[in-house]
Amino acid sequence: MEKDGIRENLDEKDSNIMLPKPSLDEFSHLSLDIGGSLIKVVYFSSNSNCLVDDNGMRSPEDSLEVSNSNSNWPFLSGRLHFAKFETSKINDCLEFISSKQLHYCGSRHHEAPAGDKNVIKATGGGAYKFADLFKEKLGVSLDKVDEMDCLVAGANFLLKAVHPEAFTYMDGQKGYVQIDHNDLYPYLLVNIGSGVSMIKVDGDGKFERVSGTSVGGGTFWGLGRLLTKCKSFDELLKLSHQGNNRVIDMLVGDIYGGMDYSKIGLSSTAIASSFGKAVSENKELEDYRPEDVSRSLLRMISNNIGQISYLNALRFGLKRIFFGGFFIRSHAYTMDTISVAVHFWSKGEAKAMFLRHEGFLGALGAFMSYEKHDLEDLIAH
Ligand SMILES: Nc1ncnc2c1ncn2[C@@H]1O[C@H](COP(=O)(O)OP(=O)(O)O)[C@@H](O)[C@H]1O
Ligand SMILES: CC(C)(COP(=O)(O)O)[C@@H](O)C(=O)NCCC(=O)O
Repeated sequence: MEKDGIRENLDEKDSNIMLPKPSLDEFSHLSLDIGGSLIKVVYFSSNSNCLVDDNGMRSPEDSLEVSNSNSNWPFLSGRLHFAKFETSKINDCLEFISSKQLHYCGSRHHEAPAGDKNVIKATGGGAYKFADLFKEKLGVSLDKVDEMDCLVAGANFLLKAVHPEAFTYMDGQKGYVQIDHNDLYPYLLVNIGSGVSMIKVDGDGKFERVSGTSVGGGTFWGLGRLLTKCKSFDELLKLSHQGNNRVIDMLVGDIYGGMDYSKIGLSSTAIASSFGKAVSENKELEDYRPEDVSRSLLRMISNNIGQISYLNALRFGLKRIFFGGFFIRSHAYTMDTISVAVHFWSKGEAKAMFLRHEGFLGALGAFMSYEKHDLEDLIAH
């Protein structure tokens, strides 16, 4: 669902039809991805009709049906649920888990001492940082799963099992991509979270993290918050809709008296220097509209990530680049900028693609790391 170019949160409570709350024991296998900015939660309900969020409201986009045909576990059939919380508000997440009794939805270690029986699969740095807190507040142990392993497992699962999952975005047009399972690898996975990881994926569990950059989603939100005084990420993103980056960015035409620099392939409207105009004008931050600042920042960061991604794809001869992570938020301008950067630098050779479940790759990968016997054991309970 798109609203002003921003796809609504997968966990947003926007919808309408009241359904009875499911009984708690319908839920199973909770997994977590505790990142630098956001905590992503995935859990399963065996009742595939169970489209209910924590307000008891029917929510069409916060879940995904898993059937025998698309699951890695043919005995599993039901629905995957998705939710997210700001990492700085981890107590909200703990309350959510507790209210749904999801902390009983891990694997059970029968032989373990009483306090260590419930074990939840968790990835991301927060699985280390907050392990004691989960133990203290919910009495669960976090079974730590490697973040890169999880990102790749989540991406491979979505690309193979969910259709439509991947799409291109150019000039305001979304085009869903049919994935040929026999021709999926190799590809470059670019996960834009707080920071950015670039992973060359060669198969199931076969990958190498080939690059990364610290200029990522945390940079956009952090710098943007300081420069615009916005109170939320979505507010900052929304501001960028009304902004004009040319007010702050120095264009080729600004330097070349309105002309293209065609000899090196630069049009007069290409950005020569992000934020470059702010140097030559006798203005203070207050003299710029927050809308324009937000737009320039979003463009600078998206462009930079698109360019570094392309260079890594070129390094390894990869034609397909899939972008994930919550920085993207299915935001039109972000996707357009990344796509244009990849298209421009690769002269149309490489393709940027986006994923519908962009921010949940790691949490899905952690979910998939439950052993088959854990899942069967849970179902038996
Ligand atoms: N509600 C939100 N609050 C904070 N950041 C958000 C929000 N929605 C999207 N973002 C963006 O997503 C980024 C985090 O993406 P994510 O994939 O969850 O990474 P991480 O695992 O590092 O938390 C943030 O840095 C920010 O750019
Ligand atoms: C350290 C991280 C893997 C953590 O993941 P995140 O919480 O940002 O999703 C990521 O922030 C990252 O890859 N940063 C870039 C570091 C670098 O290559 O310079």
